[in-house]
Amino acid sequence: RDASVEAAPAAQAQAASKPHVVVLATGGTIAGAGASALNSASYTAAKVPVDKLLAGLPEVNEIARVTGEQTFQIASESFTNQELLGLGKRVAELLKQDDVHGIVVTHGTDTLEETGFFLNLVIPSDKPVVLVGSMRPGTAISADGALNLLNAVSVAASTDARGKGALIVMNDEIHTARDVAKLINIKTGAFVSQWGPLGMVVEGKNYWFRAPVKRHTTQSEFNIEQIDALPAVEVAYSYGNVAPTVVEALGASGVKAIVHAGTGNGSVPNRIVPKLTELSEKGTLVVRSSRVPGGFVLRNAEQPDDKYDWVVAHDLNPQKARILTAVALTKTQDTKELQRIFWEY
Ligand SMILES: NC(=O)CC[C@H](N)C(=O)O
Repeated sequence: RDASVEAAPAAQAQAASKPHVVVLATGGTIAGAGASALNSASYTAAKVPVDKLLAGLPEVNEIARVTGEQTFQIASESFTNQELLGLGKRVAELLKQDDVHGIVVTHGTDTLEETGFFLNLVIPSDKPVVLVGSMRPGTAISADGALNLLNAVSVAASTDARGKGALIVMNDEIHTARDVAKLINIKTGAFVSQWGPLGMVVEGKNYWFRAPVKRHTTQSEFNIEQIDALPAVEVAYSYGNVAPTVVEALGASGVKAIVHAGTGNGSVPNRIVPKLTELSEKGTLVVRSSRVPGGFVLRNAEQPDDKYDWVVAHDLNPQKARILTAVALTKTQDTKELQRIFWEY
């Protein structure tokens, strides 16, 4: 954190009685800048500091007392486990403070769903944690970041967003970070939850339609305060004519788990099956997921998971399965337990 900023004095006085929302800025397009107003897709991400972002959006002070911290300034594809852990610990620390009502994390959209799911699993608080990004930089015509950020602050400042786990607010929709994925690039309606959004935020009011049923935050057995490192978990993607090279190299690198991004129902090509069974016999966990963005992977359908001692990723996409695998491995190596965790979270 290299900056801690507050709103201008007049706005501060106005906001003093309002809920305190901390904006942790990590970079991405919401902090991006392009050469001209016509550059909606060609620009540099992670440029604008949090104090400028907030100063450009004085309307947030009508909703909350907003303070900002520059946690990182990076494009989200470059997030590592180190950033995940650092961000998670800071969120947990802030939420322990009585004067903090909720957190907004501004983030690049590329791995927003991974960070959001991670926070959903490990933050031991029922206070709102809202992640937000944008698809166009603030310098572009019809930039989407300002309204997304305003909506995110509004959700984080609300009381009815409590107890719903980490949320992702984009394009007027409120999603559970568990379900949502970036399924579309370029377009502003980039984020889709296959089971539907939880609700919408319109003019500072939340309209809820459903609530998450999977375990999260305060009902989670995982707590960021007890996690100081995440094990190496990698994803191997399959397709027609896939060579075993990647799986072999991952095995040789000593990863603790491989998430297989299979075709269709999580099917595994016949050239890959013997490589994966060999690795799982030697103690590398295999998690069977699918590259198909909808539906889910059934246990013992397509492959005999019981026989191979593999785990299925349920409806989690490969990148989210990586997050849950890494978090779960901090607690157990037992494949029955790991499968239970995949059903419950
Ligand atoms: N729309 C975005 O935020 C993408 C920018 C960048 N690739 C990132 O994820 O940070």
